[in-house]
Amino acid sequence: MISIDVWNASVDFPIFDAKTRSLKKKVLGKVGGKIGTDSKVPVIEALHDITLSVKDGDRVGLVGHNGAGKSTLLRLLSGIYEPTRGTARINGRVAPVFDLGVGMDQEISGYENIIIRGLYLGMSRKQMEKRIDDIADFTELGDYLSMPLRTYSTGMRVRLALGVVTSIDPEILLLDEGIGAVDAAFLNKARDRLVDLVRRSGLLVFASHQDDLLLELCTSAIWMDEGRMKMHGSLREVLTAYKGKDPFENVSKETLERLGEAPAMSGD
Ligand SMILES: Nc1ncnc2c1ncn2[C@@H]1O[C@H](COP(=O)(O)OP(=O)(O)OP(=O)(O)O)[C@@H](O)[C@H]1O
Repeated sequence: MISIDVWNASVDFPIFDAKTRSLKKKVLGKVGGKIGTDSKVPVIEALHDITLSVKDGDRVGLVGHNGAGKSTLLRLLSGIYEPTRGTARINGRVAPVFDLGVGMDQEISGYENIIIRGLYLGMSRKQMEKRIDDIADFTELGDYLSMPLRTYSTGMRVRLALGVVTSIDPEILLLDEGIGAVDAAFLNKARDRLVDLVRRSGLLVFASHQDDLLLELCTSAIWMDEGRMKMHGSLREVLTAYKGKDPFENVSKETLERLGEAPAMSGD
C-alpha cells in the first residue's frame, strides 16, 4: 500500500556561522521559517510538529509564503531529510522532482542523460530505452540529443528534463514548483504530459505558487506557515483561506475550459 505517514515531525537546521547577536533582536519578516535563538547556535525551525497521513490516490498541493517550509516538507516526505524529532514512514517508490537539473551530467549526450535521469527517478534502463524515442520527439531537440549537455541553453535543458520527468511511472510523485518555471509555450505543451504523469502516479504532493497548475493537478491542499501546517483541506477551501479569495475568480477562461468538471470542486 502506497502511503506516507508523519508523526509529530520537526526539522531543524542549526546555523553555525550566523551572527547570533543581531539575530537576538528577532526582527522576523513575513517570509522564511522561524529562527530560534535560545541555544548558543541559532536554529531555523524549518518544520515544526507535523502530523500527516497521505495515501494512494491523494493529490495534495502545498501552498505558503517563501520559506514557509514547503520544500523542506517535500524532502521529509521523500526520505531525503530525517526528522530531527518525530517519525516519518514512507511506503512506496519515491520520485522526487525538486530540481529539473538534478541527475544530469554536463559531459554526456542528451540521449545518455535521458537514461541516467530516468535511473535516478527509479526507472530501469530497459524501461527508459523503450521511452527514449517518445521523449526525444517531445523535446524537439533533434540532433542536439547526440551533443553533450554543456552545449544546451537553459531552455533546452528544461525541455530534456521535463521530457524525462513526464515519462516515468512513479508510485509517489513529489513535485517542487520549479517544474512550473519553464517558458509558457513549452509548459502548455508539457501540461498534458504532466496531467498524465499525475494520473499514472499513486500519490502526488506538489508545492506551487501557481493556482492554475494546482487546480489542474491537485484535489486537496496544505497551507504551510512558519514551518507549521496551518490548514489542511480541499484545495479550493485552502486556497480561498490562503489568498483571501476563491481561486476560481482569477483562473483564466482557458484553464477553466481545460478543467471542465473542475476536479478541485469535488475535492474532499
Ligand atoms: N539547508 C538549509 N539550511 C538552513 N536553513 C534552511 C535550509 N533549507 C531551508 N532552510 C530554511 O527553512 C525554512 C523553510 O524553507 P523551505 O525551502 O522549505 O521553504 P519553502 O516554503 O519551500 O519556500 P519557497 O516558496 O521560497 O521555495 C526557511 O526559513 C529556510 O531559510
